[in-house]
Amino acid sequence: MSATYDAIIVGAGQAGPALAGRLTAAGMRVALVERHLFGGTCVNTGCMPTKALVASAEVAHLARRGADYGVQVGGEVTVDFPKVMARAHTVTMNARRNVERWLHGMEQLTVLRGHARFVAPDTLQVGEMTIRAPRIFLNVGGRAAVPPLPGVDGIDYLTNTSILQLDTLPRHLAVVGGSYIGLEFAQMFRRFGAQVTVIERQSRLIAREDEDVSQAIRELLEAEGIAVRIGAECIAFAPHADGVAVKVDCRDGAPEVVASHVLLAMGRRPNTDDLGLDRAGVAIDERGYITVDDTLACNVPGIWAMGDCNGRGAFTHTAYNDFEIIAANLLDGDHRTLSQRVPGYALYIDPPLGRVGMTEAQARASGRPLLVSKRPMTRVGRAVERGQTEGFMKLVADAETKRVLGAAILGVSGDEAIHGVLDLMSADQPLDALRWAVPIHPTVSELWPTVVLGLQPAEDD
Ligand SMILES: Cc1cc2nc3c(=O)[nH]c(=O)nc-3n(C[C@H](O)[C@H](O)[C@H](O)COP(=O)(O)OP(=O)(O)OC[C@H]3O[C@@H](n4cnc5c(N)ncnc54)[C@H](O)[C@@H]3O)c2cc1C
Ligand SMILES: NC(=O)c1ccc[n+]([C@@H]2O[C@H](COP(=O)([O-])OP(=O)(O)OC[C@H]3O[C@@H](n4cnc5c(N)ncnc54)[C@H](O)[C@@H]3O)[C@@H](O)[C@H]2O)c1
Repeated sequence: MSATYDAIIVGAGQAGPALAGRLTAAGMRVALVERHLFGGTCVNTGCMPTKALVASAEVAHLARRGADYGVQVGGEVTVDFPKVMARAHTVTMNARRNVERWLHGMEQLTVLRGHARFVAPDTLQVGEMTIRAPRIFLNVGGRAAVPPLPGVDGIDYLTNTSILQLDTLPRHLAVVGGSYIGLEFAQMFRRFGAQVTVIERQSRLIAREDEDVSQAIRELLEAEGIAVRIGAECIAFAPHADGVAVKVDCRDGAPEVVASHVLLAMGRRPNTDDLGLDRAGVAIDERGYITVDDTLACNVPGIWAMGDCNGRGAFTHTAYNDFEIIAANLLDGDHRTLSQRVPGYALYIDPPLGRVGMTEAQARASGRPLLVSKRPMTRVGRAVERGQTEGFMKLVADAETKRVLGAAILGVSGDEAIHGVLDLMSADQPLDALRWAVPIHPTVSELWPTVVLGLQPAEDD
């Protein structure tokens, strides 16, 4: 069987469904192909279930700290792990159903279930069906990378997907990879009551951030009883009577971590290896990401790539913004580009890390004259009142242009309060605009004008 459409979208992740909505509303006949779960990673095995779990972990943590606030919680605080997991599952299921309902309600849209593979630049095979269109949009996402570490094939390991199927709390969770996925799961499982060890190959946690950020994160995780093993250059696994033995040190006889469960959180790989891209002539880079230009177009005319599969963002909001760029350019006569996007993201440990733009290290490496200001969260009234004063706020600016280059807030509500700076940078406004804003009291954002006033020329390294 074969069919021709005005456009084909592959993947119902964070960009595909929204684009289907815009294209069909513009009168196009569109086919959307999904091989697995509607909503993709974020809804099913990423942001939504993990942030629901983070919320449960925060409640457990606060309940244990109740006495600090003058609140008595009768007896020991315990966590009903199956109920915690069921709550996260419900959040996911509701969101997945909403995406499904949304798509099935779109006039002019044909939803096809199955794996899509190119057979020609304008043609895809989905099961028995051959579909053709002059415009093809790839939104195929990615999956957990499992590097061929010694012994990995001989153990039962968890990924961000399978960990969500657990029905009993691990006794001891070893988390390999100390970045977003690893740290979010590490802290929540510790708060649920598991013993947790984070094993990271690099010399510090979340090593793409500044050293002061890495250090502060390590301290707050260790303060909750999470063991951290950094510089683990010889990671290897072996089955053990108590679960899995993880070798972390190159020295023979060095102590191993013996855990009941191992979570691999060592990055992602794009779902581009089984897409038949060679049949279409679509170029990929050495890591398998689809090469796109500033408007998300591939090297083959009529094919675009959105979201995690293009390697130009690894977040839900960047995938969605890819859709917005494509829709604006194709349907609204606009000229939007990737390079207009100010990079922002958050790490959802508690308290969270909110980030925008360059790190201080990146700004220094750029060779510009810099202004830097840093204030501890102990100076933020709201943090004091809420009894959560770990962390700091940091702002880095160009001394000549008086434009912000980047900012970080590791602290309570940091994921929200970073938006003042993100918006300032997106609007390309100078520091003065932040200095003279009148933020609401008592908020974390209210310290930004003080942080601006504290800017000093950066000292040499
Ligand atoms: C544990 C975890 C937590 C996260 N937390 C956050 C967070 O808090 N905030 C944030 O911004 N980001 C977070 N992310 C990242 C976020 O989930 C991704 O960036 C986002 O989901 C990417 O969306 P996407 O549309 O590119 O791809 P996906 O959501 O992965 O969607 C791709 C879809 O394509 C389908 N597909 C693939 N190949 C084919 C094919 N050949 N044929 C048909 N269908 C196909 C897949 O089944 C899938 O449904 C998290 C990720 C993980 C793993
Ligand atoms: N809050 C959020 O927005 C959020 C949350 C979770 C995931 N995500 C997305 O998911 C993506 C994947 O997250 P991630 O944490 O898996 O990947 P990552 O690429 O951010 O980090 C991987 C970590 O594993 C370590 N590592 C890699 N290979 C290793 C090896 N062989 N041995 C030991 N350590 C090794 C790296 O040094 C790094 O610290 C991120 O890019 C992020 O965009 C986002």
